[in-house]
Amino acid sequence: MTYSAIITDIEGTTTRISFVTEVLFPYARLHLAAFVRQHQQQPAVLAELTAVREQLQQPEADIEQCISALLFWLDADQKITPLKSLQGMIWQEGYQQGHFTGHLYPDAVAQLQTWQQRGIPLYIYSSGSVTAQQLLFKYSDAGDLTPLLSGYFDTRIGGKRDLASYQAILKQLQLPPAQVLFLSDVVAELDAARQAGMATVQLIREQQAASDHPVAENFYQIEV
Ligand SMILES: CSCCC(=O)C(=O)COP(=O)(O)O
Ligand SMILES: [Mg+2]
Repeated sequence: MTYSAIITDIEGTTTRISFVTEVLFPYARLHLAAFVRQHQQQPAVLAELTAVREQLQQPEADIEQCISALLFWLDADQKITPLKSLQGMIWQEGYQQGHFTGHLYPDAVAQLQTWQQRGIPLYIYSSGSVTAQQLLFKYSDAGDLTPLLSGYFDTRIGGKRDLASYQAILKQLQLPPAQVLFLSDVVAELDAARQAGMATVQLIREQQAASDHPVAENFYQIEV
C-alpha cells in the first residue's frame, strides 16, 4: 500500500515519553508563573489568558487564578489548548538556549526521511501546540528536521480522541481517508482515526498493551 499522506503523533510515537514528562513538562512548570506574569501584556500571551478565562468560565479571573489553573492542568496532563500554547512559548527559550534538544527515535528520523524521499507528504498531529511541534523538530537531536514536514495539526482542530478531529484533518488534506496513515501509541486516538476511515498503526515503544490495530515496535516495521 502506498499512502498519499502519513500523519504521526509525537509523544510515545516519534519521541520517548520520558522526554515529554521528565524534560519538557517540568521545564514548563518551573518557568510558567514567571513567564505569564512577565509577558501578560504581550498580545500572544494575552490571547491565551483570555482563553484560560473562557475555559474557566470566569471572565474576571485575575492573573494568579489563571496561573493556578494552568499549573493544575499541567500537573494533570490535561490537553487544554491555552496551556499547550503557553508551554510552546516557554519551551522556545529552553530550546534556543540549548537547555535540551528534541528527542526523536533514530528509526523515526530515518523512516521519515525515506518516506519524504518517496514523495509522501508527512504531517504531525499532537496535543503539543504547532509551535511546540516545530520547535521539537527544528531543535532535534538530529538537527533541523522541519524540512521533512508538510504540515502540523494541534488541539485547535480538536481533541485527539475525537472522530471529528480526524474528519476535519481529512477535509483539509482533501484526500480519501484510506490513503492516509495515522501513527500513534494511544489506542483511543487510533480508534478515532480508524472511525474516520484512516489506516492506522499502533507504535509499541515501551510496555503498552497491543490492540486490534496493526502494531509496530519501531518505524522500520511500518509497511508503507
Ligand atoms: C510537541 S511536543 C510536546 C508534547 C505535548 O505537549 C503533549 O501533550 C504530548 O502530546 P502527543 O499528542 O504528542 O502525545
Ligand atoms: Mg502519543
